[in-house]
Amino acid sequence: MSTMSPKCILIFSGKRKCGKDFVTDLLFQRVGLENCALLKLSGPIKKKWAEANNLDFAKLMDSSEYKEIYRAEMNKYGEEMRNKDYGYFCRASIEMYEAEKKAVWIISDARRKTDLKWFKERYDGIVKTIRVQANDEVRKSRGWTYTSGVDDAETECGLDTEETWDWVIQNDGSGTQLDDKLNEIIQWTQENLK
Ligand SMILES: Nc1ncnc2c1ncn2[C@@H]1O[C@H](COP(=O)(O)OP(=O)(O)OP(=O)(O)O)[C@@H](O)[C@H]1O
Repeated sequence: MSTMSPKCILIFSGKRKCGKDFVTDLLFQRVGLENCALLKLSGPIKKKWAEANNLDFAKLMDSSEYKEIYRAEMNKYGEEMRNKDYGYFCRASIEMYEAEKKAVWIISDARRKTDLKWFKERYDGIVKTIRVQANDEVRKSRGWTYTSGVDDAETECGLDTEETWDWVIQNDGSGTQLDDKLNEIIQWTQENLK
């Protein structure tokens, strides 16, 4: 398939164990794999880290405990690179996930205001931002424990003061809120694809 310009870009953010991967995986399946690329800005960070340290890349990418051992160091590397060039991982993830073959891009893990800025600057008018939230008790039940140096770092808190989310999803695992919001997002996406 040839390359194309994206028609919708959906950027997700949220704290550890709020369910970013769960929510974006659902959306990815519902929008349809043929239309959609699911990008993780952490993908190129983890790939490089796995290669340099002989680690299991797939295990760094899943929701297991494995990545927690390396999280602080990976975050440090990610922050250093972003400070030099805030678009570095945005460009690297577009390439890594071959996003230019697809019309809809879902980015599951924005962490900084500059992650949003980079996409908004380049793809004006087709970017929507979504914050996923879960209360701390629910996050704990999913395996989260507060870790100093991780939970108080820029990677976790950089978007706490962002106020202009297009959607906020409360993903506490109950009720129909998640489905309702996903349906609104899918509706916007389908309108842009026409
Ligand atoms: N609405 C939900 N219903 C059931 N299980 C959920 C829901 N949301 C998340 N989970 C589960 O909670 C766990 C953590 O979710 P997930 O990996 O998506 O979080 P995350 O925000 O991506 O975490 P991290 O920042 O650590 O990557 C997973 O096992 C996932 O399946």
